Amino acid sequence: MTTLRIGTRASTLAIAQSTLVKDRLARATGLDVELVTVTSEGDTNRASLASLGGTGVFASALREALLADECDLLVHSLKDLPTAKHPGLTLGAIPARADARDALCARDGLTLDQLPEGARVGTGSPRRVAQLRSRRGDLEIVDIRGNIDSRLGRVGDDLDAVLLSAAGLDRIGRLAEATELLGLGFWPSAPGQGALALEVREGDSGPDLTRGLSKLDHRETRLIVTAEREVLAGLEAGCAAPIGATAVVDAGLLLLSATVYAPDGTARLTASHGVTLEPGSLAAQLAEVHDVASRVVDELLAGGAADLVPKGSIS
Ligand SMILES: NCc1[nH]cc(CCC(=O)O)c1CC(=O)O
Repeated sequence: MTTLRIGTRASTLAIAQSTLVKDRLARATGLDVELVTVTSEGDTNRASLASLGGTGVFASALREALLADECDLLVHSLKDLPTAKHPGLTLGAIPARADARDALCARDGLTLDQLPEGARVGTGSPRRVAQLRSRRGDLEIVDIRGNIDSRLGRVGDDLDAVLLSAAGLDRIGRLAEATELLGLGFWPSAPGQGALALEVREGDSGPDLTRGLSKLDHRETRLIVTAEREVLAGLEAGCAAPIGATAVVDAGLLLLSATVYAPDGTARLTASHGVTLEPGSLAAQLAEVHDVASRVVDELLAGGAADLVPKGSIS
C-alpha cells in the first residue's frame, strides 16, 4: 500500500502543521501518511533572517528534498513562501485558512493600549515593528528570533509582550496565552498569514496524492491568499517587507486591502479594491483576482509606495 511522505522541519510549529495535514490526508485518502524530518539553514543559523539572504531560507532545503524524491509533499506556512513559483514544483493544495490575525501575548493580561509607557515588545517582523511604532511610538521594540515557544518564554521575563500569529499559536496549542487579537481592519497581517500551502512535484503526484490534495484544497482561500500575495509580487517586495494585506470573500465579492508602512511607522499608505467573483473555473477567478490586485498595486505605487519602503527591505 502507498505511503505518502510529508517533508517537514523539526520545529514545534512545523511538526504541528505537518501533523495536521498528515491526519487530514490520511482521513481523506485512507492512505498511510508519515513525516520525514529535514534540517535547513534557517533552523541552525541564529543570525537575523534578513541577513540569511532574504526570503525562503526555510523552504529551500525542504524543496531540495522534495525534488530529490525524499518526500512527496511539503507543508509550508504560506506567508513564509516567496511569491515566485519554484521550478518543477507547484502548490497542490491550499487548505481553508485559519485565523489571519496577529496576537499580542503580554504579561498580566495586558492589551496593546494598556502596556505601560516604554514597555519592551519583541518581534522580528518589519511589518509588526512599523505597526507598533505607528500606534505606540513610546514602546521599546526588541528584535527577537527563534521559535514560538522561546519567544513566549520571554514574556514576563525580559519582555513585556511579544507579537505572534494567532494561527501559529493555536496550532501549537498556546492560543490561550494571547491577551489581544488585533483586528485586521486596523492591523492588517502578512499576506497569506494563517494559511498553509501543500507543495508537490509538478505533474508527478499520482492518483492517490492527487485525490488527497483535491479534498484538502479550499478555493476561496486560494483566491484570497493569491490576491494578498500578488500585492507583494506587484510591489516586488518579499516576506520581510513592511506590508499588510487582507482579502475576504463576502457574498460573492472579493475585497482586497493592502497597507504599506514606512519602516519607522511615521507614514502609511492603504489601497482597497473589490471584484464580484463570477461563478466559473479557478483560472477565470484567478484572472479576476489578478485584476483586483493590480488595481491595488497601481494605486499604492501612484501614491508613492516605492518611496516608503527602502530598497534594502525589498528582497
Ligand atoms: N514568520 C514566522 C511564522 N511563519 C508562520 C507563522 C505562523 C503560522 C501562520 O501565521 O501561518 C510564523 C510565526 C508568527 O508569525 O508568529
